[in-house]
Amino acid sequence: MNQPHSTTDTAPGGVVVDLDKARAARTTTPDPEPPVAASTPLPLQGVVLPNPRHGDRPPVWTRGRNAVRVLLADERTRNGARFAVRHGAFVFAGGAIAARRAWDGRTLSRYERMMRTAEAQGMHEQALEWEVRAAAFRSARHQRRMDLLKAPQHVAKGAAIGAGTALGGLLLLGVVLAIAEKDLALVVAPTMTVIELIRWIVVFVSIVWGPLVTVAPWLALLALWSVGRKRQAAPAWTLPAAAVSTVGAPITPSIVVTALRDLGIAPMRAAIKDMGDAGAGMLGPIRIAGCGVEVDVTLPSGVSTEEVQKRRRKLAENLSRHEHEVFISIPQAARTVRLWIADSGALDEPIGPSPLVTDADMSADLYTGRAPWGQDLRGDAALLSLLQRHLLITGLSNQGKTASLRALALWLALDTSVEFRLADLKGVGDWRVFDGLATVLIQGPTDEHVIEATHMLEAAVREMEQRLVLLEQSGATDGVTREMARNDPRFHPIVLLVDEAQVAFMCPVVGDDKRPYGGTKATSRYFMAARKIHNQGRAVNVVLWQGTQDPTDQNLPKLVREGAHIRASLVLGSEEQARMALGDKAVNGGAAPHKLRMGLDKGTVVVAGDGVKLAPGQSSITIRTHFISGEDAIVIGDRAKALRAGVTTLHSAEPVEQADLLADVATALGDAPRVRTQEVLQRLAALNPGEYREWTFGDLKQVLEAAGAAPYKSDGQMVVGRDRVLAALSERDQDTDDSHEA
Ligand SMILES: Nc1ncnc2c1ncn2[C@@H]1O[C@H](COP(=O)(O)OP(=O)(O)OP(=O)(O)O)[C@@H](O)[C@H]1O
Repeated sequence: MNQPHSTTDTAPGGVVVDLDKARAARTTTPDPEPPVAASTPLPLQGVVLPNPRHGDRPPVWTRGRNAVRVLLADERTRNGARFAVRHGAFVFAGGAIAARRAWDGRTLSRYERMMRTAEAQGMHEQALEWEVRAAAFRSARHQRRMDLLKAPQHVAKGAAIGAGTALGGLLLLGVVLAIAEKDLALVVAPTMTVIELIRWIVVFVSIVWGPLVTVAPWLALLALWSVGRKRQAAPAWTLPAAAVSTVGAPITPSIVVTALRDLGIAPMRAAIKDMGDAGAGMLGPIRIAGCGVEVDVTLPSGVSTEEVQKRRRKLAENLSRHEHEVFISIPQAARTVRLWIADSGALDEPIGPSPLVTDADMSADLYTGRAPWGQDLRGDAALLSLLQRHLLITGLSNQGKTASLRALALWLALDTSVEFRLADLKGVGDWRVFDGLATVLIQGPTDEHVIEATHMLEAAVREMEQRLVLLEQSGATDGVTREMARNDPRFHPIVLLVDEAQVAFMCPVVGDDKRPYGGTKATSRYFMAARKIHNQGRAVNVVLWQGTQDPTDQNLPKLVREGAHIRASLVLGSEEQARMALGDKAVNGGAAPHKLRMGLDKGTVVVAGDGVKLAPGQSSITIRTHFISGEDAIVIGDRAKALRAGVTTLHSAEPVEQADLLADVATALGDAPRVRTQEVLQRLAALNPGEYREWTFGDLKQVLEAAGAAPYKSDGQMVVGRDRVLAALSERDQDTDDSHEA
């Protein structure tokens, strides 16, 4: 025992301190040590404290309450409680499931459920089918019940006949044995053997029966527990975190149906509730598709595909995915949405390098080949056919527009029959690799560069027009064939490529002929050249590829964006922009570049239109493009240069002679002193349809005003005065002469 009053004694737990002495000292002399902070732990080890006096202790109920509180707060207690409730719930829920299955098996409830499901989905034929099956089940059950009424008689009769036959058989066997062995006693031997066997069975059962009766209920409970556990049928708070979390969980029909039910679409919720377990009937098979799965969902009647599309984020969250990991498209079947659900995080894994980088022997053929651009979401190679297709790629800044456009151009550069004429209106060297590959390479962001780019396009328009005449004269019946493209230099493929084309559309410069280079009017030079190539270039192997940033109506006019056969978009800021980039049809069909993630989905393009293989009914495809770095681009570019015999690259484009607007107006006026503006427009269009067909009153007014021959009102109608136009023409000629003399 410890001696509490001794200062020197050593207790088994440590040194014993005489606290009475210490207390006495404290009452007489003040403590020289600074007071110990309340939070500072006291050095209690080795100190045996006397029990506080009874009066200082909190009452027993407070101590009890505190103890219970501590106990309840303890994680071990909670885990224990959760464990107990969870496994208890498994048994109960297992019982409910087993009962339900038994009930389903014996009653019409399954048929009724299926009928409700089919009805809720608006599939009336299926509902009728289930009704017929239910009727068949009902009559078969009735028959079974009728049979059951007669069963005791049948059983008794059967037992009597069976016993008599068996006994007869045994006796006959005994007689045969007795005759064979000449021993009369053997007549009953088989019968006695069977009786003995029965006796042993009874003995065995009587031994086993006791433990069996004891164990059976436990076995039954175990079976129910196992059924419940398999379904994890317990309150969520009792389940371990791993079982509750569905993050990264494989997509099962039940997860999809629950996600759809909880989308917040009332008719969908009601229909799925009605269907119960049979809600999975809405789903087609869940197929593995690349780094995710794909499933078609036939929506219940009253739910539109658009409603589901609009709730993409919620659907993704319900599926424990990020928004960008779920794609909703509209397949051909009516009232159906196709969900593609990525494996968690799979889209963040980089895709492999481009075959252009890995395969040093890769060749290209514009007519028969397809550019290896990347992978679709299913993980299949995404190949783009570029033959005679205008192309437009848009996206926010720094998301991979130039890199993806350049990847296509690099592949095509391996086809030596293709000529590139290129204007990079940013000019930071992204396209430098085409120096020595392209015949024209304009690089820079200034107005001068836009003017050069416009000249480049206008020269191509002139060439295109000549080719159209030549093609007509050649009598070719199938356009420009591969043979012609390769052997006839007048028809070789020309790719006009303008990167950062928005710079051209926004250029404020107006030329000497009073026509603006930028803008979107019928007099705007870049716009009109692009339009002309869009309208007629394809047929004669002259195509325009444009890359533009952050599209608006001003920097990417409607007519230009709709003139492209292949429309691709990287991440964009809004659905409105997505509609501009890809068109309403593609966006209505599920194309959603605005849902891509800025910065994280660099190089991922949504492609609509021609050139890519789309499943029937699909209006767009999402492609993760291979990234070809600047360094790799140079290697590929060098390979392409080696295939070509020294291309000379010009860094500017000569202007081609443009239509003389003022002179053409004078011609249109003829001898009449004044002509209505409407009439002038018609005459101009007849004179030079390519140039003037799309002119409006505004265009005419702008040009004439700038020349000092503005239309005016005469007899209440706007007219163009011949005198004014001729005066403007002679003034212009005068100015030109002066400038030549100077
Ligand atoms: N396919 C891709 N995969 C991964 N990263 C890419 C891919 N393409 C581009 N990037 C990254 O994005 C960066 C920007 O690419 P790029 O210059 O092509 O963008 P951009 O959209 O043309 O930009 P801007 O419009 O500002 O000129 C690249 O330097 C590269 O790091």
